[in-house]
Amino acid sequence: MAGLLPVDEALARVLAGAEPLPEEWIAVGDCDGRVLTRDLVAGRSQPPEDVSSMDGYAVRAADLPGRLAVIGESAAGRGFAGQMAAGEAVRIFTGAGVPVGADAVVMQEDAAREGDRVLIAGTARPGQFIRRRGLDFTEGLTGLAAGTLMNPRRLALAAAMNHAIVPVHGRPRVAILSTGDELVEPGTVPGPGQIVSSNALAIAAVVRRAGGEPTLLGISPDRLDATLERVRFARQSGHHVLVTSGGASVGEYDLMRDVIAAEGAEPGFWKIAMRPGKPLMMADLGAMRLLGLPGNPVASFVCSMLFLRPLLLRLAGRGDSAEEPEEAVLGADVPANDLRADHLRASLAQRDGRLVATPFPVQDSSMIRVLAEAEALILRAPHAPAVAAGSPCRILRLDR
Ligand SMILES: Nc1nc2c(c(=O)[nH]1)N[C@H]1C(S)=C(S)[C@@H](COP(=O)(O)OP(=O)(O)OC[C@H]3O[C@@H](n4cnc5c(N)ncnc54)[C@H](O)[C@@H]3O)O[C@H]1N2
Ligand code: MOO
Repeated sequence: MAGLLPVDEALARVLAGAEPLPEEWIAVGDCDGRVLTRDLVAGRSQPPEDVSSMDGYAVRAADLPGRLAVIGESAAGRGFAGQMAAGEAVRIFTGAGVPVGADAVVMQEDAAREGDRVLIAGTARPGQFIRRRGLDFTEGLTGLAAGTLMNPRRLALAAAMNHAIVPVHGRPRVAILSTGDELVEPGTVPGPGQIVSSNALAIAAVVRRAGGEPTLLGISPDRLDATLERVRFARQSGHHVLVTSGGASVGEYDLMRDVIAAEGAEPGFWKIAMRPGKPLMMADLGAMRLLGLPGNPVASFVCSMLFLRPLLLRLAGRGDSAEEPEEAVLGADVPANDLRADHLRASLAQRDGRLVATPFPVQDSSMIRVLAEAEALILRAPHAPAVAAGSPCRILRLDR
């Protein structure tokens, strides 16, 4: 089996020329999972003035203990307009501006209201229960740097800094096509020999998690004209990536190489030294990158994680979140490997402070149930020798 491309080389070709997508401005509420293209600077200070952190009374610490005249009220967004003099207090609420002249806040639990007076029996430390202007952030501060991956917490900060729209890298648009006469959609009644299509839905979920936007193109029969029609639709509708599943191997009905040729392109590669996933192929159809994944469900999923996901992270501007393998120890003996880099589905456990990866006994690339149970892939290099349980190994976690 000469001519199988090493996994690293295949990944390099999949990523070649892929750059973060151009900037677009979107509503701040929609930016979870996006990557900022510019620094976000605070448009205001927070809090915008000294404010109380408690419900109670604004006082002058020097007046305490004492009985003070309550001369007004300061509520959040409706501050006290006047000035506070010696012997005076202002009723105040959490988040409200501290009146001019006050230097501390006393919690209402420590005060006894007596009509228009308040009796405070204890003392107060100057500055007590006051949040200073700009405690959280000051105007002009770079609160979020270009390149930041937004999450719900950072989204809140962007909004608080008063950004209604934010600049982010575009989202990769990914068309997904299942091919195969035998396939039917979930929820239908399969005829004799038919298979419920699951690959495309799994790929779409991988796409979303990597920051992309999937378009499900449905199922194409094993006919060149029908498949080409959908591939052309994906190109014309401006998708950055087309992922196909099935039809990648050498059988009579395996059409993907014909599709690439009919589009006037050449495969950037076909056949990788890996298991599962050997018949993976790639081609550039104009501006759209095609990844032709094998139909076997485990091969399709593993190739999505190893090739599609890094491509999408790169396009979405998340390329620096590189997914390096982790160290673990084997929970079972593993036989010598052949020329294809193996990706063994494994369960994970912590034992004696060590991460233990145990491969499932049956590794057939059709087995979706084992894939669903697996937490990681054990990475086995081509021609790796047999190793015993307890030996070190490298793993890639599957839940990302
Ligand atoms: N003579 C050879 N035969 C095969 C080779 C080879 O090198 N020489 N490679 C094998 C390997 S490795 C793989 S992987 C498969 C990949 O084949 P295809 O990409 O052509 O996939 P299909 O034949 O279309 O389907 C394979 C299998 O997967 C099921 N399938 C397909 N699509 C879906 C879907 N959307 N959801 C769920 N299941 C799906 C399909 O029903 C088949 O059972 O080729 C080997 N053969
Ligand atoms: O990719 Mo195939 O699943 O290696 O069997």
